[in-house]
Amino acid sequence: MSVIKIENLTKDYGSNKGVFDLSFEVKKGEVLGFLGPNGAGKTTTIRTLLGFIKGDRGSVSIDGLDPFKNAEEVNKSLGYLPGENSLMDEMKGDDFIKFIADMKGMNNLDRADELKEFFELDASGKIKKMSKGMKQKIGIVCAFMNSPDILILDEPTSGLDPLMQNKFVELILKEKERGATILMSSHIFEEIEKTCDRSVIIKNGRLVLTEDINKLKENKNKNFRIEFKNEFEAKNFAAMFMNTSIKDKVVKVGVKGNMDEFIKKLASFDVIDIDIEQQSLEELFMHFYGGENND
Ligand SMILES: Nc1ncnc2c1ncn2[C@@H]1O[C@H](COP(=O)(O)OP(=O)(O)OP(=O)(O)O)[C@@H](O)[C@H]1O
Repeated sequence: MSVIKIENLTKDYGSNKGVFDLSFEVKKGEVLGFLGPNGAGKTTTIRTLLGFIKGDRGSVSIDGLDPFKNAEEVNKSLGYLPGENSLMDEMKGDDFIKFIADMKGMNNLDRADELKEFFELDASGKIKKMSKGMKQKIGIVCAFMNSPDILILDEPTSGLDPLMQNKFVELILKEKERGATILMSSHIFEEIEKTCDRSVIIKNGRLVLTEDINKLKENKNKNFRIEFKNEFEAKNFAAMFMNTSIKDKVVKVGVKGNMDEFIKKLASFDVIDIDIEQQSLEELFMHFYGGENND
């Protein structure tokens, strides 16, 4: 069952900017990574989903409701973290969290306290004196504190240091276990790889690829650098595979998918040393992200 649905959405800002005929969905309990280079149309899509702007054509729905017509109702079941977190600067962090909690009709702030502790956030000071990372943490607390069924997160780890980015991954995995449905835009491939079931890539406002993360992982090349006992062994081994390069006793070979055959063949040789380098998801995605040639 799809919880978030985008069908043939077009929001045309002119000069080929915006979102064009975009369709994808997020199923119940799924974590979907929404990727694309700067200006691809991620925030535009997300703002349409929140009912902040209306598409020119097509439709979006959350739990079967049109967010533009039912903004208040949709926002109740939703946790939203905006890309540009505009908090009320003059307020203290804790007062702001309380203010949002009141708006959500919450009277128990235990989960907010847990989240503050988890992200090592002291929100007692004025927001205007806080760093970008602290403000982002406040945004995260506000989005997650009522354990919503649906979370829409626009670049959630922007401004967080690597340690906190890892904590965020932990949080998403826990929320996924809880059964939350999550749409998350990100530029951090590792974060997508660790948390998402599927990814949707857009570019210039148009869908480029929808792919299962596990399938993407299977398609990754593993590059082996193997040093053999002597040149003779190296040559014999290299002759068994495509995509090899050989220098003295060292063979470099890229292997995709099933490792079994490769390992069994290698086992009959005298191996001195072996290094394995895994192609990153980023390298895979760069093909879609990259320059004009990939259009
Ligand atoms: N209100 C607007 N009026 C005109 N053009 C706009 C408006 N909002 C966005 N755009 C343009 O539409 C395109 C898509 O913008 P959007 O913010 O959705 O991209 P994004 O994928 O979120 O990018 P980023 O990763 O940089 O945040 C951009 O070229 C942007 O300049």
